[in-house]
Amino acid sequence: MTADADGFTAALRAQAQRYHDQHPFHIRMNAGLLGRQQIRGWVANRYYYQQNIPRKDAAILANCPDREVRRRWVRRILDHDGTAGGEGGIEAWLRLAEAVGLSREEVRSERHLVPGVRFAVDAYVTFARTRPWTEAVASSLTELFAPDLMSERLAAFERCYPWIDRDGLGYFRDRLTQAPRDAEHALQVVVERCRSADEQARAVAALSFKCDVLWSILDAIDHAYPD
Ligand SMILES: O=C(O)c1cc(C(=O)O)c2c(n1)C(=O)C(=O)c1cc(C(=O)O)[nH]c1-2
Repeated sequence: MTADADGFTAALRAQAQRYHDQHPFHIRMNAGLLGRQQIRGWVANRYYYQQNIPRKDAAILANCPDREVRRRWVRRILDHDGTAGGEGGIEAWLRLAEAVGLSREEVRSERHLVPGVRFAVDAYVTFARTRPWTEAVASSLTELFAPDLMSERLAAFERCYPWIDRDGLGYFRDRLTQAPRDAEHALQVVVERCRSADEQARAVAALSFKCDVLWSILDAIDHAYPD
């Protein structure tokens, strides 16, 4: 890696300071301080994010002219959608929903979905549809920061929320391996493709935008389910 690439990677990684692990709602979640309605509200609302991730990834595929990148990126869609009934991340999220006491039907109906979450998630999908594909790939790099939060969350759910059925936590376990693998690939693509100062600045801005998306989702959930 060139010195320039090192600096660029460092600038991308520095966005970790704006990641949603620092959001007050996540801090309270991982400290075991949330009530059942708050956990349920978070799970029901985050379903909208989970459901839209494959559409976001399909937008990246549609805009990407590089076969090698597409071959690798298409796996993300299959990770979330699965290839048959009962498989995939969205199914695993629905099992999480059941484990916290929600029915599949009420989650799928979007009856708990709050407007701010819808707007933030839709903004992420629109970003991937309308911006250059390398920027959309850069915006996925929040996943570089996700594994620590996921393992902390998994431990917190097991320790602090005994009313949640352990069998429903498979989604987080799967992401512990999927997220680092996906993020390393995305980082490699972004570092290879974004060479000029302008391209690199746009990539960092894309990642910053994504931090705002994730933060806004939690702001909206926090507001809808107060202590
Ligand atoms: O629960 C989380 O904190 C969290 C964060 C993120 C992220 O950082 O974008 C993702 C996920 N989960 C996740 O489950 C997931 O599938 C995912 C896909 C992406 C993406 O941008 O492509 N981010 C994330």
